[in-house]
Amino acid sequence: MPVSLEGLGHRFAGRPWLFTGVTRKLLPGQVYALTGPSGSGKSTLLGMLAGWIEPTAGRITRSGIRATKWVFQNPHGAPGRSASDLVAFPLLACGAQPDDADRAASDLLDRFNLSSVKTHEFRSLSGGEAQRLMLARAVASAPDLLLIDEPTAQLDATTAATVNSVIGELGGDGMIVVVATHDERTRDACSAVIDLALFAESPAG
Ligand SMILES: Nc1ncnc2c1ncn2[C@@H]1O[C@H](COP(=O)(O)OP(=O)(O)OP(=O)(O)O)[C@@H](O)[C@H]1O
Repeated sequence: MPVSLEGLGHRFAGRPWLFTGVTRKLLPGQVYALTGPSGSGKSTLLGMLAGWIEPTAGRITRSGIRATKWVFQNPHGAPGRSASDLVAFPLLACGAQPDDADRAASDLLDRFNLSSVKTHEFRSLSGGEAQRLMLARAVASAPDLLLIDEPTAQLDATTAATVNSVIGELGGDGMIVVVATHDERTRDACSAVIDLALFAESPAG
């Protein structure tokens, strides 16, 4: 079920090439750090992986990808809902019985180091807790492809470390995970790197 990037390049109308010649196979169970300077096209490439943006050059093949989830840099959720509810919802939406959904949500919250805040309202969570909850919720819906955009951008170094430690373990779920990041520690937590700085030159001609 690989996602295949073949000679991928992109430029917005009237703008220079952001990147060219990105060729890579993305494999289930791997967590890819997508790095590069600000403006190098990390969010744009995430948008292509999600199928929202057509590449100007090359192509993406997404064989076997039925469900894609995107975790944004600003955690969002119904402020008065508990952490447990927010993780159980996607499970219920997939048809789980309420007891099963609660049990699975509880297990996921344990795994994402959120045991102590299961009953807490979303609005009362710290930044790191809220971001880990977004990751737990995304995993609950069992996507084939998980896209994460700058997960530690809003966090101090200590809090970011708690998020990086769970990101490093996402590969165990058999998803393809791609994490756009400026944070070296997030990059180091991933199992592979795609550095757009290496693909910044314009194509010949
Ligand atoms: N729809 C668009 N039309 C024109 N230009 C765009 C569009 N979307 C993004 N850009 C430009 O493309 C460049 C790459 O943007 P992108 O957000 O992909 O970079 P990035 O590497 O994610 O940046 P950052 O690290 O700052 O978030 C930027 O110069 C941006 O202004």
